[in-house]
Amino acid sequence: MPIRSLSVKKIRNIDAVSFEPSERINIIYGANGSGKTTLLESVHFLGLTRSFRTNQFRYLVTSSERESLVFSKIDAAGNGQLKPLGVSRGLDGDVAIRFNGNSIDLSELASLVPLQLINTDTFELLEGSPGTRRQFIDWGVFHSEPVFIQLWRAFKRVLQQRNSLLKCGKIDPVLRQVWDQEFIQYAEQLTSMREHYIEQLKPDFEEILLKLVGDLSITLKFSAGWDQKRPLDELLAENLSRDLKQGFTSIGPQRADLKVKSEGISAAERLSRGQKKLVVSALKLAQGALFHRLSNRACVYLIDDLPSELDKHHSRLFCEFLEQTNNQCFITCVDPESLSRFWEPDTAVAYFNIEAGQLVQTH
Ligand SMILES: Nc1ncnc2c1ncn2[C@@H]1O[C@H](COP(=O)(O)OP(=O)(O)OP(=O)(O)O)[C@@H](O)[C@H]1O
Repeated sequence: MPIRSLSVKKIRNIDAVSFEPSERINIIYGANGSGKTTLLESVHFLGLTRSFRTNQFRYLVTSSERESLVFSKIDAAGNGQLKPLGVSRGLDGDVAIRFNGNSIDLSELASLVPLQLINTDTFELLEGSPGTRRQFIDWGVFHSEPVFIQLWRAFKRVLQQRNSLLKCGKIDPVLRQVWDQEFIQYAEQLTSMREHYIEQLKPDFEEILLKLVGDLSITLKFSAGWDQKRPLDELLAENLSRDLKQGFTSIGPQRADLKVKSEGISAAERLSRGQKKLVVSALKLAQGALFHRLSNRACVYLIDDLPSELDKHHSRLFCEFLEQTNNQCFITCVDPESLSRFWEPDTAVAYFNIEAGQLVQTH
């Protein structure tokens, strides 16, 4: 799904930038504070109408401006046909997403522009809360199971209803049974999709990890959010008095997790910083590889400060892997020399220097 042209207006220190990215590798380089990450944020904004650095849009829009806009031409189907896609968002809360002359909604946009972001927050996949890992799994399920989004919304509605009943401190047994039946039905469907996704992801992850790091033993284990050896209805009944006290449902898919271990120990506790970066990158790149295998479409990779935490050898392996894929990559770094010698001469690599929000293609 390459982005063939990109215009960014009023995002942080970028007032107006237009350029034609390479279909393959784009290196964005510049000094601290020049706007490299802002450019990645702009592509993220195009795919999801929001930043990956802040939840508050007012920090993303250029100070004293009222609206941000990103306009692009994308090869959505990967067949060479370019179609216009534009996303704008105002301080008044208005969001407009237009694709090929039509308004589309956010979930249509997300499936149109599949993005994989690798930045310092990606460490959260190992070090952060289970919610981060659930988001990771659900990105994959969303992009591989068309019914997932409806199912997930339906499950969330049931969970909210059940929790509001629990908060009352007393719950009618008949009413509880009705909600529990729905809860169980959605929980089992969601869980089997998540399990299936992780099983499919494992071989891609192992293969990519081997290429990026070599012989590092990492295991992935999906945890459903309850003890799957026991029926969920029994466990819900058993946990009822605790749930009533707490005012929320303590077991279910809302507690799912992905345990990442090295030699049987939590990878977050055991691995070095560089090893962690390679493991979380392998997870993200495996999602991209699996997405391609299942849909025959390629993700756009946004990789902020690729060389940070990595020695030359591992930076090279990372670049060699990216080169072998068919993904469009936007990679930032401070010094372009740190990545310039890693590419084969026939790879389409474009270099862009950014200075105070102004972008110039250098080679
Ligand atoms: N809302 C805003 N309006 C205008 N400028 C902003 C806004 N938010 C941030 N900035 C400025 O935009 C610039 C770009 O920051 P960005 O994080 O993109 O830099 P960077 O090139 O990635 O830097 P680094 O190498 O330090 O990570 C910074 O100078 C920042 O102060």
